[in-house]
Order: sequence, then structure tokens, then C-alpha cells
Amino acid sequence: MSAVRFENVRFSYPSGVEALRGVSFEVPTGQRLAIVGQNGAGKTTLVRHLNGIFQPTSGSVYVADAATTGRAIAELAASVGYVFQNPDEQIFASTVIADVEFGPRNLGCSADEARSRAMASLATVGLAAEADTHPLHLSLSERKRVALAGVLAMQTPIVVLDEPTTGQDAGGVAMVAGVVEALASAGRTVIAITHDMDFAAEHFDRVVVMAKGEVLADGPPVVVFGDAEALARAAVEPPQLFRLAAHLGWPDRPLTVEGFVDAFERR
Ligand SMILES: Nc1ncnc2c1ncn2[C@@H]1O[C@H](COP(=O)(O)OP(=O)(O)OP(=O)(O)O)[C@@H](O)[C@H]1O
Repeated sequence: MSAVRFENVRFSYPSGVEALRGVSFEVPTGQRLAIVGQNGAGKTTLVRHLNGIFQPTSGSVYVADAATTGRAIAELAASVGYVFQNPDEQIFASTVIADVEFGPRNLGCSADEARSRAMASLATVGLAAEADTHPLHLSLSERKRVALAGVLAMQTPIVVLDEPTTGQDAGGVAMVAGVVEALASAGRTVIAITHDMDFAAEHFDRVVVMAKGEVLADGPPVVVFGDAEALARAAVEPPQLFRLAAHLGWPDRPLTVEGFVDAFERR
């Protein structure tokens, strides 16, 4: 079963900007997919079709094999958890715990169940001690974690993360990576937009490269990051270790520190 399917999706904003120009691909259940590309490539516009914020101008979007057209945003919310790039578009409550509980309560969980899911999610993102804090008293990177916890608490089969590592320190990036791995281990589908190619290479099964509303490359990280022509067209740089190996003239193209060390030791 596919978690998500885009079929020749086109989308124009009322201003006339054509942000998507015929996007087609399918995401199998349980896959970790990274979508990369320059600012303005259409990544956010594309994923906003998954929770019904946008409907395609033409083409179709399917979530769990059912078209999103005509489905209520509330119904899609049970399938797709969406963590916005800017947490301030998402957070609205006056305490962290109330914000994180809102999603599960809205999905029909009891107060006890919502509280326990919310506390577990806050522990996952390292904010259990801030449950009673006003979100505006937290830093931007902490508010991003609150928004992530709110979506994790909903336990949706599909999780969409829009630039989850932006603004996070090394510990924050490791936490987000751990969340991606844990979701995948639990059989959930993860779709992340990212500008961090090291993060994409290390933690995702597949990379889709977008530019000007189109998909230019699509495949496993080692294949996509080796497609120099598509990356140049999309103005995307491969991960650092990949570039270093290429500069050294190695035949290997390692994506992780461990892969780099293996390649070094084989020489
Ligand atoms: N609300 C809007 N009204 C009009 N045009 C918009 C709107 N939002 C985005 N666009 C335009 O649609 C195109 C795609 O933008 P989008 O935000 O989807 O790209 P992106 O790849 O997610 O970029 P970023 O990495 O900056 O988030 C761009 O040309 C952008 O200027």
C-alpha cells in the first residue's frame, strides 16, 4: 500500500505563480523520504497538499490510497501529522502541555491518554521540564521541538517534517534524527523537507530533488547525490563526505562517517 501518491500535480497560487508543474511520485508505507531543493522549488507547496491545506489546481493527491479531494482537513489530520517550518504557525496554547495535548484530544483521545502521550512526546524532544511554560518564553528552536512533540503525540501513520533541523544545535539535530529512526522502526512513513544534505544522506532511504516546481531526481541517496547534472540544475550540493571522497579521487561515495572510515580503511 502506498502512504502517499502524487499524480501529475499542478498548483498555482492566486497571484499566478505556478509553484508545481506536474509532480508525480509515490511514497510506500514505512519509507523515509527527504525532499531537497533550493528556496522556492515548491517543496512546502507540495507537502501542504497532504493535509488538505491545498488542493491541486490539476492532478490528484492520494493519502492512504484515497484522494484528498473532498476529504475534510480534520479527517486527514488523523493520517498525516504535519510539523510546520515555522512553529509559530502551529503553536497557539498558553502552556506547552496544553498545546501538545490538543492534537490527541482533537483525535478523540481521553484526557488521561492525551496527557500521557503529550508527556511522552515532550520527553522525546527533551522538553518534559517545560510542560507548564508559556511557549513564548521558549527559544525558537525549543518552540520547533514543541511543534514536533504535538505531532508525535497524534501518532499518525504519516509524519511530514518541514525543515526540522533548521535552527537546531548538534544535540537537536541528533534528537530529530532519533525521532526519524524511531518512527521508521515503528513502520510509520516520514517525509522531510530539508536543506541539510548530511541529514538527508544519513537518515533517509530516498531523496527527491525539486527545482522550479518539478522533480529532477528521485532515488536512494547514493544514486541521487551522484547525479551531478540534476544537482547542478537544482543548485544542490552533495553531502560533505561525498564531496570529499570525490575530491580525493576515491571510487567510493560514502554518505556517513562510518562509510567514510570503511572506505579509508579499504584503501
Ligand atoms: N502564499 C504564496 N503566494 C504566492 N506565491 C507563493 C506563496 N507561497 C509560495 N509561493 C511561491 O511558490 C513557489 C514555491 O514556493 P515554496 O514555498 O513551495 O518553495 P520551497 O521549495 O518550499 O522553498 P523554501 O525552501 O524557501 O521553503 C515560489 O516561487 C514561491 O515564491
